[in-house]
Amino acid sequence: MEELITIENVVKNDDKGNAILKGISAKVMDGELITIIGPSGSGKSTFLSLLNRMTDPDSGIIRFKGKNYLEMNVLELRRKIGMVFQVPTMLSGTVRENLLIGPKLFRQTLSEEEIDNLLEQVALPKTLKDQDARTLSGGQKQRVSLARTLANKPEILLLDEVTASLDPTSSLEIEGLVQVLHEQQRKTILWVTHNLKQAKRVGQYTWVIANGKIVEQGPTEEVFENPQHEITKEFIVTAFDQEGEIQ
Ligand SMILES: Nc1ncnc2c1ncn2[C@@H]1O[C@H](COP(=O)(O)OP(=O)(O)OP(=O)(O)O)[C@@H](O)[C@H]1O
Repeated sequence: MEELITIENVVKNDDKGNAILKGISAKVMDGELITIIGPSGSGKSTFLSLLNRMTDPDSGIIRFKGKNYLEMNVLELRRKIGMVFQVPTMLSGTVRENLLIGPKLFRQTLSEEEIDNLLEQVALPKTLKDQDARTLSGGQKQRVSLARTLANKPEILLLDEVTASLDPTSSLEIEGLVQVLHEQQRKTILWVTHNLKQAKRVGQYTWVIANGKIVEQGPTEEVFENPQHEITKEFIVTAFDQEGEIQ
C-alpha cells in the first residue's frame, strides 16, 4: 500500500503564538478510512485544514506521495485532496453550474453524462441539475457539496463534520454514500466527527486528537474497545455515558 500523506512533527500556532498543534506525526496509506475524534477545541479542524493547505504549519513537513506540500501547486494539491465542510455553501446558479466550478479552474468541463454520474454517486435525481442550488434542502446541499468535490476526481477526501448540521436521516444517508465511495472507489478518507457512534461505525482506523496531539491511533475497534490513553478512556466513556450506552 502506498503512503499518500506523511506528516512529520507538525506544529501550528494561533495568531498569538500559542500552539494549537504541538508536534504531530502520522501517515495516511492509500485506501484507508480514518475517523478523527477528540474533545472540542483539541485541534481537529486545524489539522484537517493543514492537509489541503488552507493554512501552513509553523514547523514540520507535510508530504503528498513524498513531495513536500510547499513545493506543490496549491490548486493541483486541492484537486487531489478535496475537502467537504460542515456547512455546505452553494454558489449562485444551478446544481450543474455548481458542479462545473472545480473543473473550470483547470479549463475543463463535464459532459452531461459525467454530471449525471456525479449526481448518481451522491444519490440525487438527474432532474435536480437545473434547479437553483440555493433552494435545496440541507441534506441535498451537502450531497451537491460532496459531488462538487468529487468532480475534481480527488484521491483523498477530507471531511470536516460533514453530517453535523444534518437531521439524523440525512446524516445516515451521507454516511452511507461516503462508505460506498470508500468501498467501491477505494477513496482515501479522513473524517473528523464529533459523533462517536459514527466514528465507530464507519472507521477502519481512528485517531484521537487531544490538546493538539495525536494521543492514540489504531484500528477503530481497538481504539473504542480498548483505549490505551487516559484522555481517550475518559473521552469515550463520558461520551457514551451521556448517550446512555457504555459498552
Ligand atoms: N485562526 C485562529 N486563531 C486563533 N485561534 C484559533 C484559530 N483557529 C483555531 N483556533 C483555536 O485552536 C484550537 C483548536 O481549534 P479547532 O477548531 O482546530 O479544534 P477542533 O478540535 O476542531 O474543535 P471542535 O471539535 O470544537 O470543532 C481552539 O482553541 C481554537 O479556538
